Formats: sequence, C-alpha cells, structure tokens
Amino acid sequence: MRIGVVGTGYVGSVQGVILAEFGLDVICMDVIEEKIALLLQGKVPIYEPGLKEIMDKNVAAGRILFTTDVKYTVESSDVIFIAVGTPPKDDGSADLKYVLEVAQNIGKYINGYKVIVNKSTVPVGTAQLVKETIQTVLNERNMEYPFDIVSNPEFLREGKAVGDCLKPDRVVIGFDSDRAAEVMKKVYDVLYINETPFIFTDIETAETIKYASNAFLAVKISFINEMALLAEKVGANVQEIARAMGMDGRISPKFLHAGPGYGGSCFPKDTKAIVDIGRKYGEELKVIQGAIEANEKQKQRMVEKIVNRMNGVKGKTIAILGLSFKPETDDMRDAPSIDIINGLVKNGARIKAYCPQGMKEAKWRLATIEEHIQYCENEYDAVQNADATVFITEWHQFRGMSLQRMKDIMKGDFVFDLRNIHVKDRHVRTMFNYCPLGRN
Ligand SMILES: NC(=O)C1=CN([C@@H]2O[C@H](COP(=O)(O)OP(=O)(O)OC[C@H]3O[C@@H](n4cnc5c(N)ncnc54)[C@H](O)[C@@H]3O)[C@@H](O)[C@H]2O)C=CC1
Ligand SMILES: O=C(O)[C@H]1O[C@H](OP(=O)(O)OP(=O)(O)OC[C@H]2O[C@@H](n3ccc(=O)[nH]c3=O)[C@H](O)[C@@H]2O)[C@H](O)[C@@H](O)[C@@H]1O
Repeated sequence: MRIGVVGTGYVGSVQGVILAEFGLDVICMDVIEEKIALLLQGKVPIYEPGLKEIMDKNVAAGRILFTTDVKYTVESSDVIFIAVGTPPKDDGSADLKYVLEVAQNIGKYINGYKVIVNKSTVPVGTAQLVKETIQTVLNERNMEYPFDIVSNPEFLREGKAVGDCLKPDRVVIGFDSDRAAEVMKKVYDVLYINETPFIFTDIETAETIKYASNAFLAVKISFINEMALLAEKVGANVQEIARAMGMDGRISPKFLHAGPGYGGSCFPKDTKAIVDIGRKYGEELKVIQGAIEANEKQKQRMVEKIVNRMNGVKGKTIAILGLSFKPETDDMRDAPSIDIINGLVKNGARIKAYCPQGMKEAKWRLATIEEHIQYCENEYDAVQNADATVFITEWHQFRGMSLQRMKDIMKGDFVFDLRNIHVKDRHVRTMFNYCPLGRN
C-alpha cells in the first residue's frame, strides 16, 4: 500500500516519516520547492528532536521520497493524507483554501479507488466539502472513480512529535464506509496490533473531537493562569494549588502549569475556530470564549507586572530569555513573547533577546520594532548590562543558568520568572529582586 502525504509542514513531515517507519511506502509532497529541496538533501525544514534520525533511516531504506509533483503523488497513492495548513481568517474561522486546493488536485488526478484522509484540523462539514469538491472535478472530467473520505485528526505536540506519533494516546478515525475503515486499520496496523486505543466513529464526531480536545486544554491553562493572578493578589501559591488540584485523578496535574499565556500554531487558532463554528450553528461557546479572553489578558498582565514592579521601563534594558511559544521548537506562531515584547517596547523599554531556536523567525515577526531589539549570542550575552531579566519560555538551558554569573553581569537586579523555573533556588530571592508567577 502506498501513502501520499500532501503538505510537508509540521504534521505532514512527521506523519510521513512515521508511516515509513511503520513499514509503508510514503510519498511526501509540498508546493514549496525549497522545502522539498531541503528534504531531498536530507535536511529537515523544522526543528523537531529525533525526526532527522528516523527520516534518514527510512530514506536509506527507500521507503520515503519527496516531491513537488502532485499528479504523481495522487496517481501513485492508495491513501492520500491531507496535511496542509488551516490558518485563521480575520473572523477567527478556519481558512480551508489549502485543503480545497488539494481536493481539486485529487479530483484532477484520481485514477482509481483512493482513501482521502483529512489530517488537518478542520471544522465540521469539511469532509463533505472535500467530497463535493473532488466529485465536481470528476464530473467536469466526465470520469467516475470511487473514493472515500476519512477524518483522522492529529494530536501530536511540537517538540515531542516523534514520540506522540510512535505511541499516540489514541487514534481517532471518522468514517462512513467500511471499506475505508479496513484500509485505515491496515495503515495503522503497527499501532492497531499494539493495542493503541482506536476510536472508530462518524466523521462529524471525529472532526469535533480535535477542536474539543485543544479547546479543553486551552481552558485548563487559562483556568490555572487566572488562579495565578488571583494567588498573587491574595498571597497564595499557584504551584501548590495546581499540585493539590492535580492529585485529584478527575483533574490530573497535566496542563496545570501557570505561565504567560498559551501560544503556538494551534490553541489560539483552534479555540477561535470552534467558537466560530458554535456561532454559525447558533450556539455561543462561552467557556471557550472566556479562555480566549483570559489568555489575552494574561499576556497583558505580564507586561503590567514588569512595568509596575520596575516603576516604569522607559529607557531600561530588559533581557528576554525564550522567544518560541514553548521549548524544543523554533515555532514563533502566536508566541506570548511577541505580545510581551511589543508591550514592553510600547512602554519605552529596549530589549535584548535570546532563544535557542526561535530567533530566526522572531526577527521577521518583530520586524516592525526591530530597532528596539538586540538579538544576542546566548543567554549570558542577553542578560549582560540588563536592568531586568524575563524568563518567558522554559528551555532546559535556562534552568541550568548560573545565577551568580547572571548577577555579576546584570546592571539591575529584577528577575521576572514567568515559568517559575528558578523558584526553588535557595538564593534566588536574596540575590535578585525576584518575581515569580502566582506565588511569593
Ligand atoms: N503543528 C502542529 O503541532 C499540529 C498541527 N495540526 C494541524 O495540522 C494542519 C497542518 O499544520 P502544520 O503542519 O503545522 O502546518 P504548516 O503550515 O507547518 O505546513 C503546511 C504545509 O502545507 C503546504 N501546502 C499548502 N498548500 C498545499 C497544497 N495545495 N499542496 C501541497 N502542499 C501544500 C505548505 O506549503 C506547508 O508546507 C493544520 O490544520 C493544523 O491545525 C494538528 C496537530 C498538531
Ligand atoms: O493541535 C495541535 O497543533 C496541537 O496543539 C497542542 O500542542 P502544541 O501546540 O505543540 O503545544 P503544547 O505543549 O500543548 O503547548 C501549547 C501552549 O500551552 C502552554 N502551556 C502548556 C501546558 C501548561 O501546563 N501550561 C502552558 O502554559 C505552552 O507553553 C504553549 O504555549 C496540543 O497539546 C496537541 O495535542 C495538539 O495536537
């Protein structure tokens, strides 16, 4: 069985490589020639720990190839995964133009029975739209080929994508044809026989499961972030609150870490998209809307916290450590660092920034305020002569920083630890004007 993966971004490249690792023949296709050229040279266009090793192994075994040729991909695949982006439009709804572009191409080149698998995160009803699009093109071609659509949402986390795909918590398959369900069992044979939980359900439920899962996690984070703000006001400790809450098996300790707000390519866009779906169906999703608003508030509160504690930041130099939306990724999409840096610059601060992976993308995302930002070689270079240091992303190397060295080279003594990574250090409070999040 041959698999075509259309879209070689985060999800497509990981999915393609893992399916090859499962022993399938895979063609990875993308419209961006530079991306495919990199892959053909054995380079991975994203920063994802562990991916290159598995990719190299499967390229060498001849199980995976890369192309920009959509005709070849469609014609020679039995199963076609759609893994293109579904970015937000201005009104928050998911933009389906890339998904429907792929559907058009499938209609154009389909030459026999195919299972079309939607991996992209899409609103309810998209499978039907993809089906209609393919059928319309087939009608224009005056051709008749059988095909089925399956919804198979992806739950991988960036930075942990390889492990998440090799050992998923669950695999969701939305289907409306037994033939397609049997094909999907074969695609995921390795997981199926290893007792990974499979949810076989209807397509609408599968499409909704994805948004519901991301929205629930976003709600959980916004909830604990609000507890952090409250804890600061009432003199409580948010980490103790989260620990005690998490001991209740019904709550669980995961995704209860307070921080400067959730970011990334998915929580911000998917929460807005599901609220938009609710609106279209006449149902106001107030809990999720609340989480979105709390997340915006959280980022602004971080700016206020810094500005107020420092008695204004005009003319002051602030070191920002960690730009990517979370550790182990170079992804800057909707990273809280962007709003926080913009807020500080608006208040007159100069920024010295360092991130192990996010700087390249940060430079163009923050291009409009570039004259206020100096990008640094490493974490110590960033804190040198700074009036304050702000930890935004909990990269491992920031946890291991020498606080003494930091103190020696900083000009001021403010440390805003928005991830509480140094909170347990016995000396941090005596060495610095230390401001953790949601606790003393
Ligand atoms: N990034 C993540 O961690 C996760 C993303 N998702 C979902 O998966 C989908 C893809 O996300 P990412 O991989 O992050 O997106 P991405 O933006 O990294 O990659 C999308 C790729 O699709 C390509 N593309 C666009 N139109 C194309 C076409 N007509 N033919 C071939 N290739 C085309 C683009 O060139 C790009 O390389 C989205 O719906 C996202 O919500 C789901 C789970 C995790
Ligand atoms: O649909 C998607 O794209 C993916 O979105 C998230 O994965 P990801 O965005 O890679 O990252 P997470 O680890 O979930 O973190 C998201 C944001 O929440 C923040 N977060 C997470 C956990 C927590 O306790 N506190 C917290 O502030 C992180 O710092 C980060 O900004 C989901 O975890 C994946 O299951 C899903 O597949």
